[in-house]
Amino acid sequence: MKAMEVQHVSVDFKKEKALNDITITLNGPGVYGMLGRNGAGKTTLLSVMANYLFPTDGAVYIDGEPLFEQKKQTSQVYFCYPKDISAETEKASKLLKRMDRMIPSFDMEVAKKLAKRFNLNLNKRASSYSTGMASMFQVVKGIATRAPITIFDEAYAGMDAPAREIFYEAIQEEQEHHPRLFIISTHYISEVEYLFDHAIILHNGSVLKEGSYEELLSSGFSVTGEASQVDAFTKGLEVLKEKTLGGTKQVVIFKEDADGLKQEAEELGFEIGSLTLQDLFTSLTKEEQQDD
Ligand SMILES: Nc1ncnc2c1ncn2[C@@H]1O[C@H](COP(=O)(O)OP(=O)(O)OP(=O)(O)O)[C@@H](O)[C@H]1O
Repeated sequence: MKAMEVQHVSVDFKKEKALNDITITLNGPGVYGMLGRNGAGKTTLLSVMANYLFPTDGAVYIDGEPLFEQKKQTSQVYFCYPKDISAETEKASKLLKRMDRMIPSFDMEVAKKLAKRFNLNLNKRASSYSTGMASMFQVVKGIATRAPITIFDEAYAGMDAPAREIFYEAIQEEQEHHPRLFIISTHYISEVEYLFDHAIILHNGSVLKEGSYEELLSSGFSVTGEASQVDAFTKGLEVLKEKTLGGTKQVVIFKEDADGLKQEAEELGFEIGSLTLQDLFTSLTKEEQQDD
């Protein structure tokens, strides 16, 4: 299965450094969440990974071969992003037929079935689609290409909640029957995090944190209890977030390998809660910003 190595990738836009020495390895099959606040560098990094943008420094390799040198590698990656299709005068079905001819792994039946689930009329001109429908069309193409590495950059743009749910289900079904490497950037972390096997958190053009979903969630937990007791327990620990209501306090603690500490908190009678990726992401990126 495909492995993508991003090695020392930096991207400068004139004076601005959008990416700063990124080194990560993504192993397929699996679903990777690419997370970051606005302007963190997600689209820039995904564009480099898809060979749409040449990095200022560094390189990307697929199974050890440079992405930009090997022409055959280019077709192994499909990049799905909110594309402006307002100038497309052809019917959506015709555009899909063209993809079917050009991309060997493209599966027209999959495209038709997914379009049907979205209630997306393929006999319409693509230019007549609403914003959400245009996103559905992009998602249909991305899923149906069956490219070994499929990248969705904010694919949900404008899609309503039921449509996003259909997209998430389609990813799960594909992983079950045709597993591959999916990379998904999203701001809807809480609704999609259950799909992730791994997550990469970008911040100001650098990797702030990355790891398997379980690893990331095991790096913290929340304790709730009587405020002074919670304060005594969390003294000296890295606190991500706290909330006080009357005499009760809830504190989210960040700690690598938190199992021992969690057990201690349980023994002390605190109510324990698990960390969510959304929690971790919000707390880490908020804290970083305050430090700036
Ligand atoms: N074509 C460009 N020219 C100049 N600067 C750019 C260009 N594209 C991106 N940038 C800058 O690079 C940085 C990263 O942008 P990028 O679009 O990768 O962020 P993002 O994480 O995808 O953000 P968002 O969540 O808002 O889509 C930002 O500071 C942005 O202003």
